[in-house]
Amino acid sequence: MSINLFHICFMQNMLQRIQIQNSLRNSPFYSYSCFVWIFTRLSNWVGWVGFRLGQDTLGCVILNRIDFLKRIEPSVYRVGSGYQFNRLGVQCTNEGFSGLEFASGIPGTVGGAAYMNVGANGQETANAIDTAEIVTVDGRHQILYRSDFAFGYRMSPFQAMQDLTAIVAVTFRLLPSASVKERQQAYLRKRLWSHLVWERTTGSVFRNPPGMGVSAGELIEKAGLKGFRVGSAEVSKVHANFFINTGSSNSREMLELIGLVKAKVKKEFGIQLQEEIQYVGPFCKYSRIN
Ligand SMILES: NC(=O)C1=CN([C@@H]2O[C@H](COP(=O)(O)OP(=O)(O)OC[C@H]3O[C@@H](n4cnc5c(N)ncnc54)[C@H](OP(=O)(O)O)[C@@H]3O)[C@@H](O)[C@H]2O)C=CC1
Ligand SMILES: C=C(O[C@H]1[C@H](O)[C@@H](CO)O[C@H](OP(=O)(O)OP(=O)(O)OC[C@H]2O[C@@H](n3ccc(=O)[nH]c3=O)[C@H](O)[C@@H]2O)[C@@H]1NC(C)=O)C(=O)O
Repeated sequence: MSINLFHICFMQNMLQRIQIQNSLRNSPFYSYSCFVWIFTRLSNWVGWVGFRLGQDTLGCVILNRIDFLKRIEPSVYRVGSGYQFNRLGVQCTNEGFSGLEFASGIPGTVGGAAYMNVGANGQETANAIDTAEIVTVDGRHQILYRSDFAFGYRMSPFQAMQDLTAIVAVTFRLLPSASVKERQQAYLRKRLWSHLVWERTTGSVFRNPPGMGVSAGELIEKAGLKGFRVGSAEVSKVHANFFINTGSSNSREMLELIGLVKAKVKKEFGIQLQEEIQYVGPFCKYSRIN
């Protein structure tokens, strides 16, 4: 049984635990054309109702345990993709290096952060990346250089790669800074009161609409939806882009809430919100609610 950060159970079968090795040639998915889910903390996932991996679709879940950290030289860290992003942010900051101080308090893994190009407080994961090591669907290990790729807001080149199986490690190049600890503490304080860390939530449900100067949270609040509920799934009364499982919510309620919020914002402001969270389900890897 597994749950995401909404604390909604969505897989009813047992997960097969597979350690990622340098090559994935021997893993069951290699000989099939199927989906592969890198199973980390599911910080950004919502599953479709009743979806059973391996029964409703052919798939393979990999539990990412690549969690090493090596200091290549002062300020350069090579880190396994299963390493906790939050932990990395705190460690680098404590050692006096800037670039990932925004990561403290953010759930998820280094692989997830690179894949989503996670950011906060004006910083982005991409800006600290030097290289990323990936494994392709045919089992090749490749090193990609940051300078060869364009990243954008919550966008990474990994999202468009047809032959990507997984990011296995990322090397970060940071800068010395005397004030980094102070900044990190300030970000953490802000996060603690504004980001509902005590609630059952995945964080931002929607991306901010690009180039509009307005956040998804503001739009949802202006549409009068703070506190709006479907069953136990609720739009937070504190931050409207955070949806909360207030009790025993299931995926059906959460998905209905997401759909209703999108429709209301579209009707009120003509803006189509786009999810930041990812869906896992039988129809396609990243289904969308329109
Ligand atoms: N800014 C904030 O305050 C918050 C940020 N977040 C961020 O959301 C992200 C979700 O993290 P996490 O729980 O680790 O990830 P998830 O398990 O939620 O996966 C999110 C996406 O990242 C992909 N992914 C994860 N690991 C890898 C990997 N090793 N190689 C390739 N793709 C990968 C997944 O791909 P696939 O579907 O193929 O498995 C999926 O598309 C994190 O980066 C987290 O920091 C979350 C909450 C709040
Ligand atoms: C939490 C996430 O990342 C967060 C990240 O932590 C913060 C801090 O930098 O900035 C983004 O939120 P955000 O744009 O909502 O930032 P906030 O500072 O909370 O709000 C922006 C503006 O919207 C307003 N706002 C926010 C919520 C709300 O209900 N009503 C409202 O009016 C705020 O007053 C502020 O003027 C990221 N979200 C996205 C989708 O880009 C996440 O990705 O899961």
